[in-house]
Amino acid sequence: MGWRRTDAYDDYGQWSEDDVRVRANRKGSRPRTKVRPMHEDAQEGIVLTVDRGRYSCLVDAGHRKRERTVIAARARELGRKSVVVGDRVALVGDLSGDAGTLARIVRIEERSTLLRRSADDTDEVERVIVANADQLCVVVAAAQPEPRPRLIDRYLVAAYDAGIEPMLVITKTDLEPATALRELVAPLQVPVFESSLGAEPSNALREALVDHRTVMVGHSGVGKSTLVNALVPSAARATGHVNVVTGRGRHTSSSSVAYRVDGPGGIGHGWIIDTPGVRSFGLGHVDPDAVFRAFPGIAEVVAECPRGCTHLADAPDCELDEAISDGRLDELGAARVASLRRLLVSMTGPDAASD
Ligand SMILES: Nc1nc2c(ncn2[C@@H]2O[C@H](COP(=O)(O)OP(=O)(O)OP(=O)(O)O)[C@@H](O)[C@H]2O)c(=O)[nH]1
Ligand SMILES: [Zn+2]
Repeated sequence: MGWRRTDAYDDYGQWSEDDVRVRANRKGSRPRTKVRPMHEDAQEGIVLTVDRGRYSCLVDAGHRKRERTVIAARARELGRKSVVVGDRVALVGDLSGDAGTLARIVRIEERSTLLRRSADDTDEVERVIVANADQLCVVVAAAQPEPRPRLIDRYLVAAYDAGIEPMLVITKTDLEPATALRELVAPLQVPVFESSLGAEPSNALREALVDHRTVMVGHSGVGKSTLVNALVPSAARATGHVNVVTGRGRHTSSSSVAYRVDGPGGIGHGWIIDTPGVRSFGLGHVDPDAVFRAFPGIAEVVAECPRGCTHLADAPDCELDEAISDGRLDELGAARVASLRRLLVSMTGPDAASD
């Protein structure tokens, strides 16, 4: 799994016609052959679900009365470009959203980030899973199943690599205290939230989701579906390892879905994107340098490193060691370097790709 940030993003609820037009004509380029219709009457939509060639798209997002979901198919002119959950698309055709109607997706707008997955660390072929997300929420159980620190590390590395903010939700704290997991991420200052069966999601967690597009990831059985259902009661994600037979109106367990999530007291909202498919992933494309550079204070230090420095514990003349001994990095900074080094080693370790 990996991310790429491509440019600044817009909030899902704040796209204007202007924005779409500016982006579409940004380069002023025209197809050389055959004049393609520019679809200036196209309306923007946000892809919420993808299911066997049908895309449900939110149109007039944020409009109290006009907001609706439109089912669309890809227009032939998209070629082989894949449309994924979170994509901002241009839609033409029947946009009423009435039953039985089908719109067409004629354009994919520029993406601010991309969540991709490769089969393992050496796999070059990556599949795009989610577009335009800006937070990664790692869901991990305090117990049952036992936490897998290396898997958490891998998720964090993927987030830091792309400069996307990670956060941690520790579930099942009714079974086991969250202490050990909190200690694991403390030096990195990853925001941590707790969740337990039957309890309402905390206001702090809801607050952290407001105005963000957050991808939820976690190993099977940690309680991710339970958490998504608690945050978004209408989501009705299947829980308890049920092997859901795909019925009408039901999403397969392998498709990602975006849900609007309310802020505390119903004030404000954000989006969470549940990604049941993201369980094992490769990090073949990750740049260790980018991971260190994600932290202010550490970024300045690694800039002074010899060319090609891996910044790991065995790297000769790594400036990080200098900075720890001469005090440029304080205790927290030193602990953070140790954590990042652990993360990066864990990423390339012998059973790294098997988590
Ligand atoms: N004790 C306790 N059990 C929980 C909690 N959250 C979830 N569970 C249980 O853990 C099991 C797995 O929960 P799910 O929500 O299905 O987990 P998941 O991560 O979505 O797993 P998959 O469905 O395999 O993707 C279910 O039996 C839940 O009832 C919790 O906070 N405490
Ligand atoms: Zn270095």
